[in-house]
Amino acid sequence: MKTLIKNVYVNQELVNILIEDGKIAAINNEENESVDQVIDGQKTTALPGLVDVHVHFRDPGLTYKEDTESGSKASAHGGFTSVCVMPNVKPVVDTPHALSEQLALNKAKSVVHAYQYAAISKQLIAYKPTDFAEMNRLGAIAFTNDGHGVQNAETMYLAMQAAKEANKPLVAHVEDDSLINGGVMNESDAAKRLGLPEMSPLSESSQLARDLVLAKATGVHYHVAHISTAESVELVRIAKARGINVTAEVSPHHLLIDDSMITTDDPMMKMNPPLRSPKDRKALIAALLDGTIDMVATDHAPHSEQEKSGSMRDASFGIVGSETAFSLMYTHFVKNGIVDLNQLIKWMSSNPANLFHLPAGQLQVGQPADITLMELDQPYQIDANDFLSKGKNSPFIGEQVYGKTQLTLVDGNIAYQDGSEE
Ligand SMILES: NC(=O)N[C@@H](CC(=O)O)C(=O)O
Ligand SMILES: [Zn+2]
Ligand SMILES: [Zn+2]
Repeated sequence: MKTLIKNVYVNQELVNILIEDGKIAAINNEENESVDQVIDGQKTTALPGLVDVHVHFRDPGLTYKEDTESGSKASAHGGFTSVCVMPNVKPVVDTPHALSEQLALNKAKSVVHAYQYAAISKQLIAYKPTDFAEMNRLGAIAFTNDGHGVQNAETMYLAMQAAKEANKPLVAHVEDDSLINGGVMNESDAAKRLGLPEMSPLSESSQLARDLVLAKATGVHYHVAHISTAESVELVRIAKARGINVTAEVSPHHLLIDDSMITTDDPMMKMNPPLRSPKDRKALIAALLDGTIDMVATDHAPHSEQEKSGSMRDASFGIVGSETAFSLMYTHFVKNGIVDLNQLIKWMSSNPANLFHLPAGQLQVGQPADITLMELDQPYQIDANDFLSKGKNSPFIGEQVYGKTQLTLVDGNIAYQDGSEE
């Protein structure tokens, strides 16, 4: 099977991309190939398929929120071709058996490459680490208890040793429960004004400090999920300078909104970690720009309409992000002139691919034809009706942005095409 994508920009040059048997066969100006399929790129920009190391597909067990098909279609709509799926489903992916089932489900239902996390401990909360060796053998991409911090130092220490042995990242949702106090918002004037229970940012940084000590001792690749505070990035900066094998991701919402923008009791502004202070947000941006933070990941966390209505007190934590991440990042960082498109591609494709050892992140001959065509010049409004995710829980609805996915190819096959949504 041969496909020719005509008329697309790669590094600001108008070219054609020839795809043969799911791989990129040529990037040049030639047209005289006898191909099975021609796609007119209409002078959009071709990017290496984006990579998201943090998504919640809710399948099995919570499919009223999302399922593998809808979640992966949402990823493809957002320009992602490879994603890493979190294990906090029902049943939790905490045994080799559950992992095998999950891998089969991903393979059968996902329209993008869906890699699978395994849990660090049973039910994401037990003390004893899971069977890292066997789950590594089966194909777990990394290990995490996302949704829960690992409360016990010994659990984390043993888990890091096991992850090091497996040569897989240990991914941490850093949150010390003893500093949460039932909070639904960051400690802030806004929370006080709204009379909502507050959680301390120290919950994140204090546990992170512990983990960095353990990461140093074990030599594991320790990856911080959804980093959110100024003190956390300072700790990562120091750890990196000392040669500790640590990486970090930040989500678009923590870069773009903060607790000073929470003016009403709005469940769409509730997520974990919570939106932090303007000072934290500035520190996250600086850390992303100086390389302390390695990548952007969405933490796509779909919930039902009912779960995201009413007061922040009772709503579920989390917002969707797959279908808005690239546009938001492109608009606020590239269109605004802070970085160039190549830097954004590093944050959203090559860095996550390289650091998680995924075969992705390069738009080059010989690589898998995981390609995203983006229309970068026409503004559009974020509209929940356009989401392919079952979750419509986004605080960015109505925002005008640039960077609309025209086409997403995974191994040369169409995973998303503008105008073809159901
Ligand atoms: N981010 C969230 O607010 N929620 C996530 C869990 C998590 O990422 O910690 C979820 O599973 O809904
Ligand atoms: Zn988390
Ligand atoms: Zn998460």
